[in-house]
Amino acid sequence: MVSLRFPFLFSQPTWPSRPSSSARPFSATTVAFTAAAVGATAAVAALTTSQNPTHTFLQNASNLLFSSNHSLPLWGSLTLADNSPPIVESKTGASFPSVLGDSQKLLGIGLRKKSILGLRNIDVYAFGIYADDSDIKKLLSVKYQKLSVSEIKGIKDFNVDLMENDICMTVRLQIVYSKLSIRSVRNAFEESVGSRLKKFGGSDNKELLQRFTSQFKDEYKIPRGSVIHLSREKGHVLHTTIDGKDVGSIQSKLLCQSILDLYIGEEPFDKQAKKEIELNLASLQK
Ligand SMILES: CCCCCCCCCCCC(=O)O
Repeated sequence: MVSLRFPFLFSQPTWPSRPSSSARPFSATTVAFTAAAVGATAAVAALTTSQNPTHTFLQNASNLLFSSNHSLPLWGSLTLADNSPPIVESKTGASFPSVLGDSQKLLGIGLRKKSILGLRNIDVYAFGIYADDSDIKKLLSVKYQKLSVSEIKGIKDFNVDLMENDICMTVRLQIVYSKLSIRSVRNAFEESVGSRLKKFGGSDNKELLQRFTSQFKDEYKIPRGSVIHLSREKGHVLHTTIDGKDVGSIQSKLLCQSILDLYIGEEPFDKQAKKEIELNLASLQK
C-alpha cells in the first residue's frame, strides 16, 4: 500500500497500490466525502460492470473503491465556499488550491516527467486539472442522470465529452524543474500540442500551433515555482497566463481539446492522474 494521493484530514485513508514509480502521497486536505456519493458510485459501478466489461471510468472507480478498506477520496461533498487547504504533491512540493476562482474545483493532480536525451527522466512540472462545478454537473445530469443501460454505455466517453464540450476548465502547471528556459517550454508545447492538433485536426494546423507557441515570448522567465494556467473559457477560448500575467487568448475548439487531451485523453502524461480525475467525476454522479 502507498499513501493516498488525496488523503483527507479526518479520515486519512490509503490508496490501493499503484506502480511505484509514480506513487506519491499528498498532504492532507479537509475535503470530506458523503456516503450518498459512495453509494451512487458503487451502484453505478456495479451496473456498469455487469453491462460493459471494458474499463470505463466508473469501473476504474469501483475497482478503487472496493479494493480498499479505507475511506474514499470523493469530491461529492466539497462545497465551493469552504476553505479547503491546498493540496500538496509531496514528491515535488507543488501546491494546488482546491478551488480556483470561485467555481472551478480541483479534479486531480499529476506529474509530468520528461526524458532528457533518452537518458534520464526529470520531473518538469506538477499539474492540476480544474473544472467548473456547475458546468460539470449540468453535463452529468443531462447525459447520465437516469443511469439507464444505454446511458451507462456512454459513460466511458465522459472524458471525451469533457474535452469537447464548452466547459470551463483550467490546467494549472506548476514548474518544478529549475533549469527551464522559455524556449524549451515553446519546444515542448510544439511537440506535444502539435501531435494532438494533428490527431484531431489533421496536418493543416501549423498556423494555429505557431499562434499558440509564440505566446511564450523570450521575455518571460520560468523559474521553479512558476505557474502557467491554460484555461478554457466559454466559447472554447484558450486563455493563457504565466504567474497571473495574461500572455494571450485564442478562440479554438481544436486547440482547447488538444491541450486537454494531453492530460485526460487516450495517452495522458500521467495515467494515475487521469484515473483520479475519473474517480472524482464519478463521485459527482448524483
Ligand atoms: C527539459 C524539458 C523541458 C520540458 C518543458 C515543458 C514545459 C511545458 C510544456 C507543456 C506541455 C508538455 O508537457 O508537453
